[in-house]
Amino acid sequence: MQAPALTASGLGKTFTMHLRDGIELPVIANARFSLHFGTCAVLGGPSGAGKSSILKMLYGNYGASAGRIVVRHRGGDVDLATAGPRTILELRRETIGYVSQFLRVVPRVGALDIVAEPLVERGADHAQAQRRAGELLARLNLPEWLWALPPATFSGGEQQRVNIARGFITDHPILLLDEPTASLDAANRNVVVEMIAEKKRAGTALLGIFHDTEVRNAAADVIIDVTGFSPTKKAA
Ligand SMILES: Nc1ncnc2c1ncn2[C@@H]1O[C@H](COP(=O)(O)OP(=O)(O)OP(=O)(O)O)[C@@H](O)[C@H]1O
Repeated sequence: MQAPALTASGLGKTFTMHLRDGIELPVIANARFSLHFGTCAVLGGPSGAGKSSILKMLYGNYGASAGRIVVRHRGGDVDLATAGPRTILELRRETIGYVSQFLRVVPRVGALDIVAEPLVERGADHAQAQRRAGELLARLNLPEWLWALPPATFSGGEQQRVNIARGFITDHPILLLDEPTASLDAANRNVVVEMIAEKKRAGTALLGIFHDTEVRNAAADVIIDVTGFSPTKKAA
């Protein structure tokens, strides 16, 4: 069997509240799970259970307080939990993609260029990258007259679709999805579900947070229940 794309073990997160006399807030303890190529796993559990915190640790936005996050990278294994900033940037460039909930709007840059940028940054031909960006925006039903405009004034759902197109345009072997469908209507949610299925067929390992039950059921091959990683539970 193929080695997992990512394996977390003994993973923990404790926040230190510096503005509150350094109080420690343990959120995750002894989390263990693997992500496999060609499958989509979904983080489950109630609000505040730590789903976003796990996703942010896997992208290196939050440091891990304990444990390992072993990522298949350049044919070898890299522990993201102890990796330095250069390695984390390299992992993000080549191996781990991330679709956040909100678009980071760059002033004066049009939607089409925002979507094409990750391909251009990786050396793709500009016209080809724009063509691919246009295909994705059309698929996500973003009206063509918006493509040249900076998304600052777009609606929440329009911005989210630009963000999804930007996150899906590359071929990262691992793709993390933080509620990518939260502001979308049913038709566009279905488009995203199809896009996830295509990524799976292409062999990508996906991990997502989806509050929408229909999207979750359609996308998930496995649910990782984060309540099992609560610090109040004794480690099994
Ligand atoms: N940067 C931070 N500093 C301090 N506490 C934090 C920080 N980020 C998250 N937390 C705390 O960690 C706990 C888990 O938060 P997290 O956002 O990971 O939960 P979640 O399961 O994703 O919730 P939701 O479904 O509501 O988005 C919460 O109690 C939250 O207050």
